[in-house]
Amino acid sequence: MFHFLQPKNKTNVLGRETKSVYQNSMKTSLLRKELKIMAPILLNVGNESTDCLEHGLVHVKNPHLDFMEEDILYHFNLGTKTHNLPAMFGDIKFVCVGGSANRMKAFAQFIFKELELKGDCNDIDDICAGTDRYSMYKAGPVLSISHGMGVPSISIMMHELIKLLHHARCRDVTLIRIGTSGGVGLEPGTVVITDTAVDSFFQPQFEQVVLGKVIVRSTQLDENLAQELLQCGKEIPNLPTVLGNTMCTHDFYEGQGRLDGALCSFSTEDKLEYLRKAHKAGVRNIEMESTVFAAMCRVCGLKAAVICVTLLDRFKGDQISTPHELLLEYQQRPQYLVSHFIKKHLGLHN
Ligand SMILES: O=P(O)(O)O[C@@H]1C[C@H](O)[C@@H](CO)O1
Ligand SMILES: O=c1cc[nH]c(=O)[nH]1
Repeated sequence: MFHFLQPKNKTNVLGRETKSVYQNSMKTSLLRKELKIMAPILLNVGNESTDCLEHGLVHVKNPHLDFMEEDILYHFNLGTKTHNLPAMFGDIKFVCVGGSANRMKAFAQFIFKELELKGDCNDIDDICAGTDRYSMYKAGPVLSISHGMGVPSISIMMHELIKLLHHARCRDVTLIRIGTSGGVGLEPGTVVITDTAVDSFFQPQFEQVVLGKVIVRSTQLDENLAQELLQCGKEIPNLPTVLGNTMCTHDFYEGQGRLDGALCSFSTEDKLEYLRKAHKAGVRNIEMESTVFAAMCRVCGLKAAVICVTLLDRFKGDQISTPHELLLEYQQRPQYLVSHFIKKHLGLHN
């Protein structure tokens, strides 16, 4: 099913040339050597098609699903036989995801008010109440879902979300991750719209181990959507917004070069050198989900964006010592931006 990709370069929104996944894999091995990090056992470059959606429908890329009588979305506590998914979710146009269940509930209530939907925002129930893995709230055409922390957690959620949108026969859906991050040379509170999601080697790719082989997928996001969101950020007063690359790591402490974890084998200068390299590669913030989120959306032809606020400047420290109230205010910034964007799309702006 997987063939080798023909390398093909592209230009991104900043006018920079982006390398093909194949070329990036080669670069990654060199960088791994430079950083004295073990190379992956095998690199297999997949060419899963990323064709545009037929009539805007959400396409899953799994032929086995067609032969299943029932699909149980176990971690959502939903299923094709137990729930009428088209009736429940068929009108969804925007899906916003973020790590914390409380944040995503607050966002659902906020967007409910912003869209002036009928009823009481406090009555929005958790659709996934039957499981405590993820929380899911619906406010009109907006779905708000928590994904927990890190790649494995968001990846499970994304499999079930994409299948849910497919079973519900949703059309023209936009997915946006609204999260928090560590800034790289930015004032805390800056909102970063991801240009390209990159891995710990600053490469725009996500590696997934499948049947003992490493599949490499591109993490390219929708350039027009990122530009549109940047414009929305500019239209909101006092919302510092920038476009930059987002580095996705598999750990908050050692993986992000922190000196304050339970384990640390590097010096302050090593950390700063790595951050300087990241900054030079266009990285403006660090978080833990963007690459797999971008890669899965891309393969399934879904429009996607990542918007994360920075909680601190990693050049200046590691501990998040910002007062709780200010952290809450920071977390709301991507929500304001997304609300502005959604309202614009629904023609609700005055
Ligand atoms: O969406 P959130 O704010 O949870 O994303 C970042 C990345 C990790 O999941 C987490 C670490 O604190 O925050
Ligand atoms: O430094 C940070 C802050 C939030 N989330 C991260 O992943 N890193």
